Parts: sequence; structure tokens; C-alpha cells
Amino acid sequence: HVQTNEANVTETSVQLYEKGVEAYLENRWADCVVYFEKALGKYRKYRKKVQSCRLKCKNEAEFSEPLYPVDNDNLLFFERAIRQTLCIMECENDDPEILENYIVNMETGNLFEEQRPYEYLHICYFQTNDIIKAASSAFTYLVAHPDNKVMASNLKHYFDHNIDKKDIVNYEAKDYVYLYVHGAESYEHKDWQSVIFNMEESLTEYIQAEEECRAQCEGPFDHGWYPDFIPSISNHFTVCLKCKQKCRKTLGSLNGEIHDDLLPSHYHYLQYAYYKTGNLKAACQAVASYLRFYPDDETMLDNLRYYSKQPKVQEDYFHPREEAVRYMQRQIYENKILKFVNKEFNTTLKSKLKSEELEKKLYVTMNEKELKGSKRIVMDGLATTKECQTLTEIAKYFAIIGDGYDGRRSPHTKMEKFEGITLSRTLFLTYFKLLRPKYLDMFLRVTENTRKYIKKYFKIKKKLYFSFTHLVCRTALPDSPKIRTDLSHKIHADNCNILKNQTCVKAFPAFTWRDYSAILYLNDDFEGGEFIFSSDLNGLNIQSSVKPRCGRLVAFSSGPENLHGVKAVKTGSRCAIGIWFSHDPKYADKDRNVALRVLENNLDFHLDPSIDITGFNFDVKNDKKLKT
Ligand SMILES: O=C(O)CCC(=O)C(=O)O
Ligand SMILES: [Fe+2]
Repeated sequence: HVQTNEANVTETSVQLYEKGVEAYLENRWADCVVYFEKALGKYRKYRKKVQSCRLKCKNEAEFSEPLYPVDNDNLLFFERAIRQTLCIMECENDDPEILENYIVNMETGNLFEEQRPYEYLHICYFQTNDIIKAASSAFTYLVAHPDNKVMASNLKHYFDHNIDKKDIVNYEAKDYVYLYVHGAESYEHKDWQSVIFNMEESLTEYIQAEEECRAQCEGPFDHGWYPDFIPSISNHFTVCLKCKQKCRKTLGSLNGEIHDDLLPSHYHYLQYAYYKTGNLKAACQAVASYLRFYPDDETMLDNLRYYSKQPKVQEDYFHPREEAVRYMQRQIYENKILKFVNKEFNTTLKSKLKSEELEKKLYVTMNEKELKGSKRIVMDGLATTKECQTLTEIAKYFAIIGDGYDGRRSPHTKMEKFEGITLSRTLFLTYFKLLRPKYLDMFLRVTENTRKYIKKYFKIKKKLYFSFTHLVCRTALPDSPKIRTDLSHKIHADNCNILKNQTCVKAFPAFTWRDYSAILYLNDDFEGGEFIFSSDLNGLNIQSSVKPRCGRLVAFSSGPENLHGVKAVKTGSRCAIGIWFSHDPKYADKDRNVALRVLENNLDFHLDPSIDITGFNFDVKNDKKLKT
């Protein structure tokens, strides 16, 4: 049984979710049910709170007395934004979960919005013999993922258990769904009063639900770079707007049945019901409201003509309802903005945007299928040109020959020089003011970003710790031949010792705790040096090959399923950051936290600005020349 101790009270919804998954994996079905139910309850509360704070504060700010009566330079907009911020901070202040959820949600994406708990919950209910709830959970999940065949067959399976379909509910349905369904049923039964009651209620609830959905969109957003003030506003605004536009579509699903015209269809029902109950004015208003959405709708235009001819109808009856007018005005304006953005940013402005900003656009370049193996990915856009240049520069100045290999210059092949610098050493250099903090910050940021995307892409639920971060360069030695049959890094697995018979032994000296590996490339001005996945130890059966370039990331699970190596670097210098992750906190790189602390306490750290960009003014390694 689940113990309810003090600690449980403060657990966030994501923590509860993780416990639910754990219980599920260990077949503790009753615990699984408790944890997921709690997680869902907590998340609902959290979402409600966030939404209501945002809506309340927007309203409050809008009706506040401005500090000055005349608007100038859009100052009123900003005054309101400031008031709204203050209000939101106060509103959310008493709820520590909000901040925690914020942080966690940025990582896990929308576990709850995607109704992921139900994927587990239906099984746990089934295992505890609660078929109705199992079926309802499966149904709830299906509403959000109508194309999911597995869940559809699960639901069918539950139906075989002799249950009454009427008992199956969508746990996530909003109030308007049932009101609307009732209203539509009353229409079939010609119960006009009931149609009016249910449809009016549904209309109000629907609009409220859409407002809440839109408020939910006004959350944090990672620009991926550091835009100026105005571009950052436009950027964030556009992201929110795109999110808000999706609300209508999501809410238009009535238990999985898609209604593109859900909101206006209320007016359709209402005009008829009002007409039938003799309320001609309300009927005419409903007609005019409907026509706001579909001005050319023949049926409704016929209705309009019909109503106009009624003796009691006056011309001013045909005023659309206020909420319909407001809704449409906003929608039309928003559509125009989005159209404008799409057009202008795809053609003219795109070319004007700084290449750096464009570069940061992230995409999956090769998936598992293209790489011919599982748990593999190649992504682009994980570092900008500037970041690549700076990090390469750091390697040039501060890397140590044979770093990580007992100082052996050529640990892999004698045709190349191998040098590297760990994150820890970068921290050391920063601490002793040999490197500007911003470079350490960059190193941390760029690598943290890869961790984030790896977690996301491989859907890693468990904690993923940095275990080792190594910025390395492999340089062809001047006297090495152009034709090479050796490899820059022989075929290997990262967390086990691979034997001749292809078995892989998880033992010393392998880094057995490594769970995921990633290499972020920084340059492409060299020949050779392709990263390869191979199905055999000699690199004869190459499954796929990746050409390094700035910002490209190859990531994979560290086991024998991902044998890999590096082809010979024939000319030039190939620099990359190797990052290894572990689920085991024992092997977490403690220096990362130290680095964050050093950065926090070094905000006013300054070196002589006349010193060159890497900020180093002390020749720490070998006998490289000072760059001044
Ligand atoms: O640099 C690369 O592309 C791969 C290096 C690698 O596999 C390793 O260091 O374990
Ligand atoms: Fe490796």
C-alpha cells in the first residue's frame, strides 16, 4: 500500500507520475492507480491555477487606472504588462508547485496535456479489476489520440467484458461537451426549452474553455538564442498565437468526434429553438451571430429572409450577439497576423534574419531508420557558428595532448594527434581567471541543450546525468599519408568491452555506467573523420556514416547495439564535444554544479577587455604562443 507521509504532500505531479510509472513497471497495480490518480489531480489543480491566474490578471490589468491618461509610444501596453506580471506573481506565489511544474514541464514536454497517464492507468485499473475505469481511461486517451490503433483495440477488448457503454466517460471532457451533447439530444426530442438551456450553457462554457486553453499557451518559451527586445516579443507572441490557434481544433473534438464548427453550431441550434418557443428576437440574434462565422451560408441566409418577413420582427433584431462579434474580430485579426508572419518570414525576412538565428533551427537529420539501428539519432542546429568557433578556439588554446589517455599523443592511431579538454578543466581555468566565465557558460549551455533534446527525442523518463564531457580534437599529423586504412577511432561500444566473438562484457575497463553517448561536432574544415555505425568490429559492414559539421549531434544508447567508430582524419583538425550520460547519480559529474556556482558568483568577473576573445592571458599549456 502507498504510505501517506509528509513527503507525499509536497510531491509534484511529475514526481507522482514517475512513481506511477515505477509502480507500473513493478506490477504494483494498486499503487499505480493511486499515484496516477494523484498525479492527475495535482496536475489539474496546477493547470487550473495557472490558467485562472493568467486570466484574472489580464482582466485586472485591463481595468486598472493608467498611471498617465494619454497613451504614447505604446506605454499603456507595457504598463499593463507590468501590472499583469505583478498580479501573476502574487497570484501564483502561494503555490510552490507552479514553479516546480514549470521547470519540469519544460523538460518532459506535455506529459499531462498529451494524456500520457492514461496509457498506464487503463492497464492498472484493468489489473485491479476495475473494467469501467480501465475502459474510460482507454477512451480518454483515444479522444486525444484518435489514430492510436493499440488503444482502440484495448478499448474493444474492454467492451468484451460485458460493460455498459453508457458508463464509459472521457475523464478529461470539459463541461461544455456534455451540455452540448444534451442540447443536441433535446433537439432530436423537440424539447426546445432544454435545447436553449443546454446550448446557452454550453456556449458560455465553451468560450470559457477556449479562454483557458489560450491562457495555457502563454507559458515560457526557449528562444534558443538571445534575440533583441522587440524580436523576442514578436517571437514569443507568434509562438503563443500558434498555440492558441490550436485550441479551437482541440476543443472541437466532442469525445473524439471532430466538429470544425462547434462554436457557431450553437447558434444554429439556438435560432431554431428560440423560434420554436416564440422568442423571435433571440432567434434573429442567433441568425446574425451565425452569419458572422459563415456569411455565405445559404441555409442561414434563407432563415434570415424568412425571419425578416415575419410581421413582428424589427430590423434591429438582427444584431449579432456581443460574444460572437468579439470572437470573430479577434479570430480574423489573428489569422491575418499569422498569414503575414508565414508569408514574410518564409520569403523576404528569412534571408534578412541573422544566419545565426536561422541556424539554431533544430531538425532531425537522420532517424533510426536512416541510421540503420535503434536508439540512434543525428540532429542539426545544436550550436551556432559563433559557438562552434569559440569552443574550437578553447580547444586550440587549452586542450591537453592525450587528455583522457594518460597523455599519449596518439592513443588511437599514430597518424593523428589527439588532444582534449574536460569541462572540469574549463571550470578550473575559469576559476583561476584564465578563461572568461562566458565561455564556461557557453560550454555548459550548449551541452545542457544536447541533454535536453536527447531526453526528449529518446523519451527518456529516468534522470539523465552528465557523466563526462570532453572537448576533443583529432588532428592529422603532417607526415601522415593521404591514403589511410586505419581508423581514427576503432569500432567499439561505449559501455562494454567488445570481444572478438562480438559479445560485449560490461566490466572494467569499460565505462559500464554510461547509458547514452553524444558527440556534438564543431567544424568541417578537414578531410575524412566520418563517424560510422558498424555491425562488425572491423568496420567492414558500415551501417551508416555521419559527416561532422558545426552544430551536428550524433547521439545513441551506449551499449553493444551501437557499435561505432571514426574514420581516419586525413588532413586538418576535427573537433567535437563528446558527452556521456548515466542514469546513475553516482557517476554524475559533480563539477557541473560547481561550475554553475562559480558562474553565479562571478557575475562581475572582468578581464582586461583588450585581451583577445578567449580571454586567456596566460600560457597554460605546452609552449603555444600567446595570442594577444
Ligand atoms: O568523435 C566521434 O565521432 C566519436 C568518438 C567516440 O566514439 C568516443 O570517443 O567514444
Ligand atoms: Fe564511442
